[in-house]
Amino acid sequence: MILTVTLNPSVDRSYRVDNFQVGKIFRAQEENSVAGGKGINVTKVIKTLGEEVTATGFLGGKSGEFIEEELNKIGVKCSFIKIDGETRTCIAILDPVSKTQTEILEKGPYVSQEHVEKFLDNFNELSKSCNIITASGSAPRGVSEDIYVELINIARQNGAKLILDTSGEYLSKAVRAKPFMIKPNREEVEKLLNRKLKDIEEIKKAALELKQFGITIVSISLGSEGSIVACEEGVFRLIPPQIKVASPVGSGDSYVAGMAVGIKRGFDIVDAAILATACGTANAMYYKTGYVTLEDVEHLKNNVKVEKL
Ligand SMILES: Nc1ncnc2c1ncn2[C@@H]1O[C@H](COP(=O)(O)OP(=O)(O)O)[C@@H](O)[C@H]1O
Ligand SMILES: O=P(O)(O)OC[C@H]1O[C@](O)(COP(=O)(O)O)[C@@H](O)[C@@H]1O
Repeated sequence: MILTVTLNPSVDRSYRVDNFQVGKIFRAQEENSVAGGKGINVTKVIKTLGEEVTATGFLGGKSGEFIEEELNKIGVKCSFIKIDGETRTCIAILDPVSKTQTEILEKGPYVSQEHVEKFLDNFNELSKSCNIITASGSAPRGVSEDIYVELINIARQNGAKLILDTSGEYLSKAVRAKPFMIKPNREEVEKLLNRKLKDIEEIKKAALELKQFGITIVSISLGSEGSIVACEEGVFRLIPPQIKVASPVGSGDSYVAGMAVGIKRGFDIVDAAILATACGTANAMYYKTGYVTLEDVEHLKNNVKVEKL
């Protein structure tokens, strides 16, 4: 069983607006609301790939109920801590003409200390029976920036591998706690290391530098340019096939789901990264976030290129 952690789930609302501009009024050509937040997207893709998955984190209010119903519908086991506030909504405006994506992410509700402690106890129990754990995204108000450090330590004590996909202070604190794997994107690594990464050589150096913290797999994702993966076997570049992009929102989450499933199935890291790449690319072909089809993933997998750097 794989466990996914989403501390700050969201109802992801996307609008397709051709020729979107700041400061004007537009009518959406298409709108869509799905259960989202990074870890929920990971959960949906793991389920599509055919693995059993339990989802945990915090949920509250009507949005929380909507997310739990959507996950129940697809057969995900839910083990969320119910909070008093309302789960957030995040907005993405997708403009296929200018090929831009504008996102407005709410901070999320307030979570009391009592609920944080309940969550940690529950996480401790769940991580005893789940040997692969993904933890993704920001945390809502009231949750300490050290939360992922605590989760990494609990997972390690229980013999579970934790894959972390977060940013900012959460990531900067967590890298020192030696998670099993991290998957920042290029911008997130630039912030973390406080320098620009000009080319593939500099990204490779950054991945190796992060690996030095004691992280087994460092994967830096680069959107349509693929990803750089540093692991015990060496440093690899994964290049995805070219596709017609609808929306890459949630591609990072789909990539994490592919990695979690590959590792769960005992694949070597390069094969897990090929599956991850196919999932990230498959997600970008649709407007929905955290949505892939098995047919697309199978087809794309055969067209991912791998280079040893
Ligand atoms: N336009 C695209 N074309 C092909 N593959 C893509 C595209 N965008 C993302 N991907 C795939 O998804 C992965 C994760 O996407 P990325 O945008 O880097 O993550 P994040 O959403 O975390 O910023 C990439 O490494 C790549 O394999
Ligand atoms: O938890 P955060 O960091 O605020 O991010 C939340 C947002 O990230 C997303 O998961 C998209 O993430 P990616 O495009 O990085 O995969 C949205 O679905 C969600 O609304």
